[in-house]
Amino acid sequence: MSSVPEITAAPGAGQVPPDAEAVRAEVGAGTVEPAALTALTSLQLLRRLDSGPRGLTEAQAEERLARCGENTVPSWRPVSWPRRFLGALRDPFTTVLLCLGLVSAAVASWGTACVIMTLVVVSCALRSGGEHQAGRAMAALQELVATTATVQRRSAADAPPQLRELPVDQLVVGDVVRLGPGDLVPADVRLLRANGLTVHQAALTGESAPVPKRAVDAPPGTDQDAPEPPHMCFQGSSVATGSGTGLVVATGADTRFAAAYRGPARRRGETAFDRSVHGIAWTLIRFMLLTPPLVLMANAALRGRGLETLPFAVAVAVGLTPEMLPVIVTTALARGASLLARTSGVIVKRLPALHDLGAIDVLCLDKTGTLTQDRPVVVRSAGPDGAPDPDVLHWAAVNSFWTIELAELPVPDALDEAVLTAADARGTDPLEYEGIAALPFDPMVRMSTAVIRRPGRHGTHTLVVKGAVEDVLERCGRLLTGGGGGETALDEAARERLLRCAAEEADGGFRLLAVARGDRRPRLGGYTDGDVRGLTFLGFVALSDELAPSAADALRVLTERQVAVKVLTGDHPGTAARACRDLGLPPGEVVTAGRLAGLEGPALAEAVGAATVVARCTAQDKARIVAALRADGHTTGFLGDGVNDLPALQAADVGICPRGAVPVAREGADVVLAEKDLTAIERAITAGRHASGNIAAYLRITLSSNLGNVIAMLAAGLLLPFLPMLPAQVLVQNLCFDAAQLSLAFDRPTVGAARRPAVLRPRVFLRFITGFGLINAVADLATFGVLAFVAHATPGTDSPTMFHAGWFTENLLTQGMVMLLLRTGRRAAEGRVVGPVHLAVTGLAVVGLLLPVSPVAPLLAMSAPPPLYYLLLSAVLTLYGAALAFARMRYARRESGEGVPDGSPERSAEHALVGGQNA
Ligand SMILES: Nc1ncnc2c1ncn2[C@@H]1O[C@H](COP(=O)(O)OP(=O)(O)OP(=O)(O)O)[C@@H](O)[C@H]1O
Ligand SMILES: [Mg+2]
Repeated sequence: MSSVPEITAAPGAGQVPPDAEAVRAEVGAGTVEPAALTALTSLQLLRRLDSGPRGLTEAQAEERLARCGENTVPSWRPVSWPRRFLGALRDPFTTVLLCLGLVSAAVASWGTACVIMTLVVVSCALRSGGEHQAGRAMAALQELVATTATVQRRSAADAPPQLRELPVDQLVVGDVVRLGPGDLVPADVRLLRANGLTVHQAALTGESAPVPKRAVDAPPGTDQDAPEPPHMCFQGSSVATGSGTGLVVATGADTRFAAAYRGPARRRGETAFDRSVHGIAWTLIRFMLLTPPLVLMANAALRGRGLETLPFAVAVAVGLTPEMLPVIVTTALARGASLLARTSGVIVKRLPALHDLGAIDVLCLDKTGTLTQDRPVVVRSAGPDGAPDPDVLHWAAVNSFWTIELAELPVPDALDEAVLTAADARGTDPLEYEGIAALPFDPMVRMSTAVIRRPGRHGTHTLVVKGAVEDVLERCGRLLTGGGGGETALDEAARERLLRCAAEEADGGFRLLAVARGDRRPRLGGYTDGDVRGLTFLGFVALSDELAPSAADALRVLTERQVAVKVLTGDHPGTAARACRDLGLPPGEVVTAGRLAGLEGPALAEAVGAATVVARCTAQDKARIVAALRADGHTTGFLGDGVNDLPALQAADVGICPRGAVPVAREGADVVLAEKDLTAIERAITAGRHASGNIAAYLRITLSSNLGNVIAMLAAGLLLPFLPMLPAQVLVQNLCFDAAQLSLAFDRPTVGAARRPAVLRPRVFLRFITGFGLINAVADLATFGVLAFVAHATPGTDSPTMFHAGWFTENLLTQGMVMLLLRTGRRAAEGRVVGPVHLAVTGLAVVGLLLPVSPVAPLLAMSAPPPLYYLLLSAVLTLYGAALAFARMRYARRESGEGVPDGSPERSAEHALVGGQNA
C-alpha cells in the first residue's frame, strides 16, 4: 500500500516545526491567501505555488514536507496522557462524584471527601490508561486500512511525471493529485481538469447528494466568495463519480475541513451505544442526585436529625455509583476489538461500534461485491430479438474503452473489465474510433456514455451508451432490426417485450447491460446527460457473477443469530432475487426502490420491513431505507463496498465494509472485514454481543448489589445510634468491589449468550436490579439481626467496630456470590476451570474474611466478631445463595418465555437500556 514504509498513513504522526506558520506562508512566491486559491487562473496559481502541471519533483516535495509538516488534521493527533486524564474527569459519573466530594468538603467531612477523591482518581487513572492503550491499538489497526492518494511526481526536474500511491499524510502544497471514483479528497485541491466529477461533501456542508465539480481556468471574480466554488474540492469530501486532476493548495491544519473541525466527527444521530450505555448512565445519575436530599429528609423526619447526616447521605449516593462503568466499557470493548482483529482480521475503527454490532437486529447488504464476487464474466451478447449478436458486445467494449481512456484517473470497474476482456478475445479494437468525450458511469442515472467519431464519418459524433436496461430503454426511440442494420421505431409493445426479455435473463441470475447508440452533429461544447436521448437500442450483454463462497454460510448463521438480512442493491430485481435464492435466503416479493419513492417515515419502514430485497436502489435510497429501519427501532447495520454504499454506511448504526472496498467506503465504515470472508461478520457480531454482555453483567451485578447496600445502609442509619459504615470502610469496600468487577470485562460468556441481539429491555432490566437488590438488602438486614443476636449472646462484643467488621465481611462475600451467580457466562455444563471472575471472587472472599482479623483492622475501626457470628453468617449466605439461584432461574424462564416479537415497542423503541442477555 505504501512505498514509504517507515512513515505511517494513519493520522497522527505529524511533527510540525515551530516556525511552520512562517514557512507555510513562504511556499511558492509569497503568501497564499485563501481568496487567491480560488480567484487566480490555474497557471498563476501553479506559479504561485512553485509547481507545474507535471507535478513536483521528489526533492521539492521532501523539502516541503520537512518544512511544513504532514498532511494531518491536528485533532486527529494522539491525545497525551494528562489530556486523557482530564478528559476522563468530564465523564458524568465522575462529575457527580466530584460534586458529592465538594459537598462533603464544604461540611468539613474530610473522610468522605478523601474517599470520593480517591475513587475519582482511581477510576480516572484506570480509564485513561485503558483508553490510552485502546487508542494505540486502534491507531495501529487503522493503519492497516489507511488510504492513499494518487500523486503525480517526477524523480528529477527533467524526468517524466509518474503516478504514485502515497500515504495521504505525505502530500504537500503544490502536489498534483488524481482523483477517481471512491477516492477521498486528500487535501484542499484546485481542479486543473475534471471529467464528470461529482463529490460527496456531506462532511463539510451537510448536503447529502453529490455535487458536480469542474475545472475553471479563469474563475470570474464573484466565484471567490462562493461557499462552494465548483473548481475546488475540499478535504473531507469524496469522489462519487468521474475523475479529475487537481493541484493541492492547502494541507493539514490549513485545510477548510481542519478549520471547521471541532471535536470528534459526530456524523450519525444517537447510536445504539448512546441509547443503551449512556441512557442507563443518565438514569442512574438522576437517582444519585435524588438520593442525598431523600436521605436527609428521612433522617430529619424519623430521627429528628439535621445537616449532620449530610456526609452519610453523600456516602449513600456514592454507594450507588457504578464508578467503574467507563473503565469496564473501554476495557471490554478494546479487548473484544483486539481479539477480533487477531483472530478474524476484523478491524473495529470506533470502539462503541463493537457494542452496536452486538445489538444489530437488521443487517442490510448490497449484492454486488458482497454476496457476489464482483468478478463478472460475459456469457452472452444478444440483439433486441434475443438472437446472439457479437456487435452488441463490440459497442459495449467501445463504450468501456473510451470512458476509461478519457478519465483523468482510470479505475475500470469490474463490468468494464469483463466487457473489454470478452471483446478483446473476439478481436475488437476500440482504437479504430476516435474518442471525443465521455460521461463516466453515474449510479444515479445507471449508465455511461462515450462520444466517439467513426472512421470515415467525420460529419458525425456517435454516442455509445451502456447501462441498466430500464434506464437505457427510456433514452431510446428506435430499435435495431435484423442483422442488416435496419431500424424501426421503438413502440410500447416492443419496450414491454424487451423488459420482459431482460427480466427472464435476470431470473437466470445474470447481470445485464443494455447497449444503445445514437448519431449527432459534431459540436464544440461538452456533452451532458441531457444529450443522451433519442438513441437506437442495440441489445444486451449478459454477465455472470459468481456468488461469494462464504456468503451462503454467513447468511444462514446470521438468521440463526436472529439478525434479519435485507439486500439493498442497485441491480435488477430478477438478478438480486436469483442470487438470494441460490444463497438459501428466500427473497419473497422483491420491491424496487421506485415503488418506495413516495413513502416516508413509518410507511417506508413498514414497506421495507416486509421486504427482503429492495432492487434498483440509488445510494440515497439505501441510506433512506437504513434510516427508516433505525427510526422504527431496529439497530441496523449496513455492509457494502461501493461508492453507492457510502451514504448508507454512514446512516447505519454500524457501517461495515470488506477490506477490498473503495477507499471512501473503508473510511466511512466503522468496521472493516478481512478480505472476502463474510462469515467474519458473524464472528464480529458475536464479539460485540460478548462485549455488551459483559458490560451488561457488570451493570446488573453492580447495580443490584449497590442498591441492596444502599437500602441496608439507610435502614441501619435509621436504626443504629452510630454510623453503620465509616468513610474508610466505604473506600476499602468500594476499591475491593471495583478491582473484582474489572474481571467482568475479561469474562467469556457462553455460546448461548450470543444467540440473540444484545438488547436489554428497560422494564425487565429495572425489574431485575430491583428484585436482586431487595434480596441483597434482605441478606444484609439478616446479617444485622445476626450481629445483634451475637452481641446479645456474647458479652463484650457489643461495639460499632464489630458491627463494621461483620458487615464488611458479609458485603464482600455476598458481592462475590452475586458475581458468580449473575454473570452472563455462568453455565455449569460449560465446565470452565478457572476464569478471571473466579480469581476475583476468591480474592474478595479472602480479603473479606481476613481483613477484619488482620493487624490493619483497627485502622478501619473494625474488630473481629466471635466465631458464632461466622457460623450464623454461613447460614445466611447459604440461604442468600439459594434465593439468588432461584430468582435467577425464574427470571431466565420468564425472559425466554416472554417471546417479545421483533420490532415490538418493548423490544426496540422504548430506549433499550443496555445490551446483554439474560443468560
Ligand atoms: N460501468 C458501468 N457501465 C454501465 N452501466 C453500469 C456500470 N456499472 C453498473 N452499471 C449498471 O448500473 C446498475 C446499477 O449499478 P450500481 O453500481 O448502482 O449497483 P450494483 O453494483 O449493480 O449493485 P450493488 O448495489 O449491489 O453493489 C447495474 O445493475 C448495471 O446495470
Ligand atoms: Mg456494490
